[in-house]
Amino acid sequence: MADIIYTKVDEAPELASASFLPIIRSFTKAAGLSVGTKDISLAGRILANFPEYLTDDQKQPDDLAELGALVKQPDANVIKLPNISASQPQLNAAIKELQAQGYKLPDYPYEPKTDEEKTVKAKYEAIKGSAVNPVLREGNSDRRAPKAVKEYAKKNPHRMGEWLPSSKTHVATMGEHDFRANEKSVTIPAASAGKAKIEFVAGDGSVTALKTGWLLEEGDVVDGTFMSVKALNAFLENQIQDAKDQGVLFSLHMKATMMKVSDPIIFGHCVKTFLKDVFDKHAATLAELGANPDLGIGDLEAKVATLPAGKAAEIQADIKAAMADGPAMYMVNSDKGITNLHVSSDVIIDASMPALIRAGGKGWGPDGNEADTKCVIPDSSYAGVYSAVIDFCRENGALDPARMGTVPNVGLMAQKAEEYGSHPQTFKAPADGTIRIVDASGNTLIEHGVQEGDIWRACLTKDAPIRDWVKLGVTRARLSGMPGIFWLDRTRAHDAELIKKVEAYLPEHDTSGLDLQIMAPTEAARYTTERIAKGLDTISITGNVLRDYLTDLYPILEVGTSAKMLSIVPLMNGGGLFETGAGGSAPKHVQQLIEENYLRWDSLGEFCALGASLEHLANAKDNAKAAVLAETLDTAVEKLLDNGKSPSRKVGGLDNRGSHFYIALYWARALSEQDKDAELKAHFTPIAEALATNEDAIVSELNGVQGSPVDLGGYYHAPQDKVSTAMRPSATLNGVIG
Ligand SMILES: NC(=O)C1=CN([C@@H]2O[C@H](COP(=O)(O)OP(=O)(O)OC[C@H]3O[C@@H](n4cnc5c(N)ncnc54)[C@H](OP(=O)(O)O)[C@@H]3O)[C@@H](O)[C@H]2O)C=CC1
Ligand SMILES: O=C(O)CCC(=O)C(=O)O
Ligand SMILES: [Mg+2]
Repeated sequence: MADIIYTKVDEAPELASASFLPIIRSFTKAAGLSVGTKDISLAGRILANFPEYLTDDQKQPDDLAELGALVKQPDANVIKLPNISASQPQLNAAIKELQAQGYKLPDYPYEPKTDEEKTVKAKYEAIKGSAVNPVLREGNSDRRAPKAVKEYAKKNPHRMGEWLPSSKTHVATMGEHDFRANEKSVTIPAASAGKAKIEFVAGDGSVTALKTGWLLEEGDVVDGTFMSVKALNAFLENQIQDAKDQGVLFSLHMKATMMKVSDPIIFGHCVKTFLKDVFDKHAATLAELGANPDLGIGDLEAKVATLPAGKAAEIQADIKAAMADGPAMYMVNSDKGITNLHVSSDVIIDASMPALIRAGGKGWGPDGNEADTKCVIPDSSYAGVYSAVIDFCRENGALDPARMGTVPNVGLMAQKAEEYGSHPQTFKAPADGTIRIVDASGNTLIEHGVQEGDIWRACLTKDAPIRDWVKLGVTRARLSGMPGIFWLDRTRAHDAELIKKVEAYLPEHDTSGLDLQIMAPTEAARYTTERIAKGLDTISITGNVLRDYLTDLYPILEVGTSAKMLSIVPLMNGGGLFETGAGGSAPKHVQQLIEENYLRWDSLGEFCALGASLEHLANAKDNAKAAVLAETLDTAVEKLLDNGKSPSRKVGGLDNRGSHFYIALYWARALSEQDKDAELKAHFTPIAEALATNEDAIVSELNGVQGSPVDLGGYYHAPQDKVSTAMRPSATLNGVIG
């Protein structure tokens, strides 16, 4: 096995890899280290799952399964770039592209009838949404802004929108009849351990098993809860009306990718409520078309366009009228008319809410102008965190990146902890009745009365990950000297169980002199935000959802983007998983590259992850050369930041490829200047010289291609040679690196 595994992903980070990976390979090879790759891209995962539809030379191994096994081994060292967590429309588009390339894959069967179709659907379901992270994250999460990045941001603060006391921007949440309100939680006693089941009991007493063989072990925390769709729809109706009355934009913030079962349904209710008149008036036609509101307005428009012209025009006019009649909508792309409700994966809460807060509480409206916005976050479990930060900014003005403190996160995430592992236990109630969790001995652990359509789910948080998370929290507090806050709410069912464990496990560690507190999320957000405004640092020690939210929220406010974060997953069995940044795969960056051959993706996250991976390798395998590579890369990153060689946003500047040239130059130079390893010094001295001498030529070769469109030959599965040609346009650089 290779010393380090680098992942092949999608979109912007994959384009960046085509340029950066050859540099990594060239540098590590000199130290006798090998870097392998594993394909976890959406297209790769589709191909790996359907060998029976492919010719022999089209087949590819199931790299995700291999990686999933690897992360449980002590010698795992994986650099994981962000991959697409596909929504249904993205999955469909990827299948279509692969079919057009000659892969005879089946379509996604919405209503499977035969056994074959049922198998196909089940396979595609497993590929959809956040299907990679839960498999690889066999450890908890340690995310923070590297010191050099934070210092750089303080010296070169990014632009922050102005927050005015008159801002009408606010969060709207249900607060009752939602997941937070209905939650029940138990810690599994020895007597309940074993294979549990989840059952639906109908009004007539008949019992249907929704899930069987669900293994619960002593000490695990199990929650059950549901969202009432009747209450949800009433809430959405009120909020749509209220946005109109207040004259603010209407926006909905969900995590339909990671919460791939529950959140598309909530999204669909919002689509249907917003276009209520259309769905009522054209119910029969839309049903015949197979229009599914969960797929968004984009899919609806595409389906309507297939109707005979007269009928299509009528419905299109009604959609337009319904949109005009409602409040102005928060837009994904106002030039192209893409609304918040077009595709459920376009507005993802962890990135969308911080971007809005960074912009002074403004969203983009249909007229292309910024405006105050109502942010609808139906479930109230975590909505208060955003309210607290918004209230703080309204009262105190925008935070100042030149002076603010930092908020690293220690996140409970191992073994599919909490909500993000709940998909296999999420169900739409088939009718009015009861849904219950029954333990191995037949005792009911949790039950809820539900109405048809209600969204019921159960989450599982294993004991060992909780214990490891508490330990990681203490370790980070000790190493950083910062106070640590456990964001847990004594009045919430799940959190109350977790608090018992935190209080039991903390005494296992030396916490003398540490400031560790437990606070409910809304209170913790207020406290932490007040502290950063004063330049003070605070570790957030949180569950899985808040880990996701906060590792975008604070970095986006502090350093402009979460792409610059160091994101380490110390694997529970001793290996290391090094994620890059916290943000995603930035689809709009690909658009820019295709249109004007300019990639503004910043690979700082990859640089940091590579440094951490090399450092881990140095320690785990006692490899001195890896240690030298890690130290010198660190120096190179500092230099890159100091000299302003990160990608800029627009054509004419240095882009992603240019920044890779500079990291190579500074890394080679640092290696040539160190004296710990004579071999590396000798090897890299002429390389540093060649790169320095040819700086002007290389930069002009790299920048010379900018400005005109580029054909990648595919979006989800672009041919490697085309991507490589596009991403490595400097023959001079390729010569030196090669
Ligand atoms: N760990 C993972 O595998 C993750 C995967 N995803 C997936 O990524 C996709 C897009 O998600 P989305 O929520 O839009 O989030 P993104 O982080 O992709 O996009 C939000 C914005 O963040 C900025 N950004 C992110 N990364 C970089 C970078 N390296 N360099 C420069 N700017 C960056 C860009 O802002 P600007 O244009 O203002 O510069 C970008 O438009 C989805 O498919 C999602 O599921 C998302 C999160 C994590
Ligand atoms: O797995 C995903 O879909 C997204 C993950 C994510 O946003 C995160 O971990 O920060
Ligand atoms: Mg995230």
